Amino acid sequence: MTELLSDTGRKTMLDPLCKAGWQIEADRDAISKTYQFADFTEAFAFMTRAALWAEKWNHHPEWTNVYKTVHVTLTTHDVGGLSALDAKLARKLDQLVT
Ligand SMILES: C[C@H](O)[C@H](O)[C@H]1CNC2=NC(N)=NC(=O)C2=N1
Repeated sequence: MTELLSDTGRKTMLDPLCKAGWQIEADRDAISKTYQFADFTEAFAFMTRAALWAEKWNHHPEWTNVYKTVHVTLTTHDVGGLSALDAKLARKLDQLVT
């Protein structure tokens, strides 16, 4: 069962992500990060790999792509805020670019 992150969960899961460049949104319970790639092909390849994980975990990013930039926002719509699934997907996205 997906649930909102507890205060402890926020500390343990979000702190490392913030150190890795994720930001906590000011106006909603969500995290976001902007990835820059060498070109459009690299950006779209990242999105393709990410999409497969999103489908596998049934947890989908809000994202935009402009040329070689991909901006990703993660939140859990079913619970109206951040859950462990967002942290899990954020870690996976970071793995995909390293
Ligand atoms: C019905 C389906 O399981 C839900 O709508 C899933 C799909 N993908 C999702 N993605 C995200 N980011 N949050 C959700 O709550 C969510 N829920």
